[in-house]
Amino acid sequence: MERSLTMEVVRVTEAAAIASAKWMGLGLKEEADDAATTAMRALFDTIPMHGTVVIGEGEMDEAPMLYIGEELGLRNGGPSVDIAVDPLEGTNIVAKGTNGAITVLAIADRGNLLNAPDMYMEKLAVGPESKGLVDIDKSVTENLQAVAKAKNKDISDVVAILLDRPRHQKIVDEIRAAGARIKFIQDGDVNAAISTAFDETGIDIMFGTGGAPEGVISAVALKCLGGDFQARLIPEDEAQELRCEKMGIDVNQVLYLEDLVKGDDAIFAATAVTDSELLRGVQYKGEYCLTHSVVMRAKTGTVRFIEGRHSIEKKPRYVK
Ligand SMILES: O=P(O)(O)OC[C@H]1O[C@](O)(COP(=O)(O)O)[C@@H](O)[C@@H]1O
Repeated sequence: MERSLTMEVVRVTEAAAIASAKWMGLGLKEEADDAATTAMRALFDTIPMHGTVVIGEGEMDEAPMLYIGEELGLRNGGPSVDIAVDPLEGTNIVAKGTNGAITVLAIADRGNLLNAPDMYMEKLAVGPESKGLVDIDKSVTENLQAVAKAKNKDISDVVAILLDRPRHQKIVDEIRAAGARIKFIQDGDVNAAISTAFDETGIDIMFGTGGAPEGVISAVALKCLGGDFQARLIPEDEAQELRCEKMGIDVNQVLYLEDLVKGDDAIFAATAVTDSELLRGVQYKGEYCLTHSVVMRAKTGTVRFIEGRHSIEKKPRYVK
């Protein structure tokens, strides 16, 4: 992939964030998601590449755009890439006006992203210091101890982040018994996974089960950041089990970083819609609006934080 794609794709997440932020706090999650999807699609088609959506809004018959298999980009030359999108990660967050919603995408050379089906995935994410020391097959306590040792802190200072869901009660009990701390989130486990790799967030490890598509996107980010992400698909019925089988995935198999995103050429971009530990959300300032994004590339390990100031007068059509 060409390095210029790194800067191109951040325009896509910026546009999606600007569009969906218009719906912040209005209680309308579908509308916020549609706005992000429409803007993302329009901007993708300005980029000199030939992309195919491998993780998107659903199959063609259930999603009008950014569906799996949709082709994007100018398609007149340029690299052939796999695209994973979550136009609005945290639809409820935007509807409720709370923290942690992002617009997010990942791209990689064709064939390099796991085409994860829309089912649950058990996830474990850590930053670079703990890479190689945690193991999804080990107990929660052992992983917390490993992170404490890697970061040279007491286990009582280790902060785990996880979705606030009844299905996580066993993990919660074990974290409490180990004496570590929990930061619960209502939604948005891509943002949570990334936060483990940035010291300033104060978050050390992410546990729990969330969406598999979000897991692949998180894995790209952790690969760029030198962290680790391990996972396991959790099919809920026979149809989902069959889907895993068709993909050649044994449901007991651990999916390591290299299984989720192959090779070292992958790019991740996210723009905050609402505030989070890492990025400030979109702010409308009358004549202009501000965006805050992070974009990173696995091949070089470069991580860029980008503040955008977008004129509303000279606005691209997605600001309307
Ligand atoms: O709400 P569930 O079923 O526990 O699913 C968890 C998944 O939903 C999210 O919280 C938000 O997803 P949406 O943006 O599609 O609403 C993800 O971050 C997470 O992976």
